[in-house]
Amino acid sequence: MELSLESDAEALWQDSLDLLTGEGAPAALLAMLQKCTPVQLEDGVLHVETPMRMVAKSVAKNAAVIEACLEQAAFEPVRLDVQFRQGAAAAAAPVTAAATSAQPVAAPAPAPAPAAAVPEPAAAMSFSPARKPEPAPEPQAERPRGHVLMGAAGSVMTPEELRRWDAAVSGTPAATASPAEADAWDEESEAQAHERLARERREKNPLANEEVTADSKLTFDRFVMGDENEFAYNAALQVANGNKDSYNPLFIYGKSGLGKTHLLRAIQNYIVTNDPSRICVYRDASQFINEYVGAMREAGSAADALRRNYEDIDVLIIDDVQGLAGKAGTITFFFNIFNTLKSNGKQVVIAADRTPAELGMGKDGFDERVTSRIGGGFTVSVQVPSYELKLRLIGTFCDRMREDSAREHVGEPLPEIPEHLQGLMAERAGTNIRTIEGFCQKCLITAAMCRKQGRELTEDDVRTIAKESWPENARGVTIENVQKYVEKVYDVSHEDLVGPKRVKEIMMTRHVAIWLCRELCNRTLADIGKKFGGRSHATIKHSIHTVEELAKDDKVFFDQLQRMKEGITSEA
Ligand SMILES: Nc1ncnc2c1ncn2[C@@H]1O[C@H](COP(=O)(O)OP(=O)(O)OP(=O)(O)O)[C@@H](O)[C@H]1O
Repeated sequence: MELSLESDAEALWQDSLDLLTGEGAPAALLAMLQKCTPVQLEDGVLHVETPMRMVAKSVAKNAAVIEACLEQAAFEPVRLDVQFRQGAAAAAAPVTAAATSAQPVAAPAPAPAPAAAVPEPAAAMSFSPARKPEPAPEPQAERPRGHVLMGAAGSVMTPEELRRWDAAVSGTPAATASPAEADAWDEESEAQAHERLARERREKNPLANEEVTADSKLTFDRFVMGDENEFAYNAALQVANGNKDSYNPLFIYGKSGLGKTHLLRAIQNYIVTNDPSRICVYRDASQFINEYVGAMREAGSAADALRRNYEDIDVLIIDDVQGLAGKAGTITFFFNIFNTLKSNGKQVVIAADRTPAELGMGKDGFDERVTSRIGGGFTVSVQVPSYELKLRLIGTFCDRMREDSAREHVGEPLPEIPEHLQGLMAERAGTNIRTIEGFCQKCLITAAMCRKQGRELTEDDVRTIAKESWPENARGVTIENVQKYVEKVYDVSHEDLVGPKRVKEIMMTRHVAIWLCRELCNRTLADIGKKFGGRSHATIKHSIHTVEELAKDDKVFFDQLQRMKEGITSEA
């Protein structure tokens, strides 16, 4: 039989999965195989890909038993080649819109149902694909004792190796297996053993057993990307995939409502769904403070026990860390945990509304040794959305709300908002994405009410709703307002501000004026460029970037910008 097409690869893979299921393969192994995608069948080799390193390793270790089923399905020997590839789709789920879009990093496949992702421990069984053709089983005596077996040609990870591996993951000392245990191991597949060890670890740690209350809508594939948040998205996805080398700690900062919590929860949701053996804990600052204060109030060594539990997790996520300011005890508690996790190679993710350096400023500022450690990994910002990103967010939010209401059969289906009105919405919207979401909802509800009255949503309706959502923007700051203000503050003529002069001071004043226009005016970058001597979109972006980079570490400059913003809005 000549098998060479990609569809043959898919068919053969599916047949083999069916065979493995029929043979009673452990649920954990099947769950891992569901996270692989067959990509090609060529010269007797089936190539599959997975977006998860751990899955690639485990599947490769169990290749022999899978190859037995492949051979059974193909009626000829087929070798399995499994590769980790970032962004590879998982076969179990349909490829998402986000994954197929032109986004720079493919979003992970949507979460399979938790029940499938965290399989129940399979009943004790000696799994062996019975119908594997001929090759005589290895004589029992030659089989290395104590190996975890997956049928005749099983994996070669010993219980000791598994213990050491688990100890490395959990940061606890490795225990040795008793002879009785070693015999029991023979009955276990590697995947089952892995699952059991993870379960035992979770049972010991109350932090791991809390119900995950993460909002399942806060996932990577629902995150709308633009230049403003792409780096943060990519870094978060790397962390979710277990890449600790370059992203530890990961520190995400940005103003309120720009998607920091969304990314943190996406990491948590991704790990819970795709790699439940990793213990991942999310806390915002106030939860963390309450937990610490509660433990301190308890008699005995509750605080020590709490610290030990935190030190035994794999990923710690702390949101709104600026909320710890002024809480010296909690900061020390957090810092000790942070140091232990870091030195055990565990991941820490932190989000704040300011940079690590800014966390150290003011009378309640964090100690410098804390800010330098938490800012010593990968620090990335989420920026306010440009017109282009707002437009994309508005389109996505409106579509989702319409789909949700149709699915839930809430009253009449919500009407579509025409493109030109979506453009106006993006122009009028402020920069807080949380408020943009609410704005979309109000526009859709108003559109539905208009339709009941026998008319369409108008531009005036959109303007009115925008004014209610962003009263501060109702003042209507124009590019001219900003230019006049900056010219006065820096004592620069209008010709110099918008002209071609490249004197250092004038260039910096121009960068600041452009940044302020972008913050306050709700105009496209192209519009701003036009009013600054016909400068290009790229030049305007460069100015904005220059100001943001400077403001990151220079608190005086940052405050100056804030004061100018307030000055301009109060004068406009
Ligand atoms: N890029 C995005 N794509 C889709 N939804 C987004 C995006 N950014 C933010 N949101 C949505 O906007 C709302 C606010 O986002 P989020 O809570 O993550 O902001 P935040 O930066 O953590 O704000 P805060 O500092 O106030 O906690 C959420 O509903 C979130 O899902």
